[in-house]
Amino acid sequence: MQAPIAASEFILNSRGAVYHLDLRPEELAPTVITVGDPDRVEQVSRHFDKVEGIFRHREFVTHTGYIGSKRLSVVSTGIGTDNIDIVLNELDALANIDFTTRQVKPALTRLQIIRLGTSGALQADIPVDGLVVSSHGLGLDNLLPWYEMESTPAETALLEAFSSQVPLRPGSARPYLAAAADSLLPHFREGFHTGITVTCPGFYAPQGRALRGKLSHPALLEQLTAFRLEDHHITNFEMETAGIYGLGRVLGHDCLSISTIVANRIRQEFSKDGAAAVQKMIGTCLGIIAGMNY
Ligand SMILES: O=P(O)(O)O[C@H]1O[C@H](CO)[C@@H](O)[C@H]1O
Ligand SMILES: O=c1cc[nH]c(=O)[nH]1
Repeated sequence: MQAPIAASEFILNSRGAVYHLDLRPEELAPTVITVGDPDRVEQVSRHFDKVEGIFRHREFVTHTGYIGSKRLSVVSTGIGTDNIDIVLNELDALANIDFTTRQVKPALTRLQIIRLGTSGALQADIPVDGLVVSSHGLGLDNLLPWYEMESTPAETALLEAFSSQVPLRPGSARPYLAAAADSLLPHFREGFHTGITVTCPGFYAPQGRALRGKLSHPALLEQLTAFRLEDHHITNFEMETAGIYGLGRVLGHDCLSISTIVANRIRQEFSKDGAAAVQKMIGTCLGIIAGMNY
């Protein structure tokens, strides 16, 4: 018989809800949209036909509701893969741990987890306000080395090519890579640029931005832009995708990341109305998600 998971490891609050997200299993839908900015949650749920629950704890805001007969939750993650560690583990617990017995359920549920975020483009031909869907997340943030993650031979080949084409300063990162869910990616082709998304442990030096702090890796942007393996290239930078894809692999969920490009780092441009572009992404993607027969 499976031992219950201890109170210090699987933490429930006085409402019987999971520690950071403050959600109970019945309050989460099987299709989950993640956004970084807590204010973006309402910008998504305003498209719902019905909102049945609103939950908030720290930066984690969740709205659960329906578009037609499709039940969806939208959850804010805040910034960075340290938060993704919390959100993905707690979403998985909501789906796959029995909150009464504290045991893993015998039949596991695969969630669909779709990030709608913002990002910086690394190719001159990806315009600001354009949309990128991440074929892969390549993490420079060091979250996934703390887990056992299996890679496919194709993922290993991409990672090896990355390590030889983008030599990092020793000790700065242990890159990892995971692909998007095959079940989700094909729905987001028309109108989307597709490529590898690099997930960074910061917005400034880890994305090659120098204000006053001197960069230890000044060639980063140039090397990422030039990376090629067969028809694979790096499209963009952000701060969550690889963590979502990697933990999705570890925990058995189907994940996809979509970004509105707010900065083009090669052309040195920033969107004049990023908020409008994000609104457009939300409308487009919800239309696709609502129509997906999943
Ligand atoms: O707009 P969101 O979804 O937060 O995504 C991007 O924006 C934040 C940085 O400004 C990081 O979280 C990055 O991944
Ligand atoms: O350049 C950018 C823009 C949005 N988010 C990022 O992480 N980087």
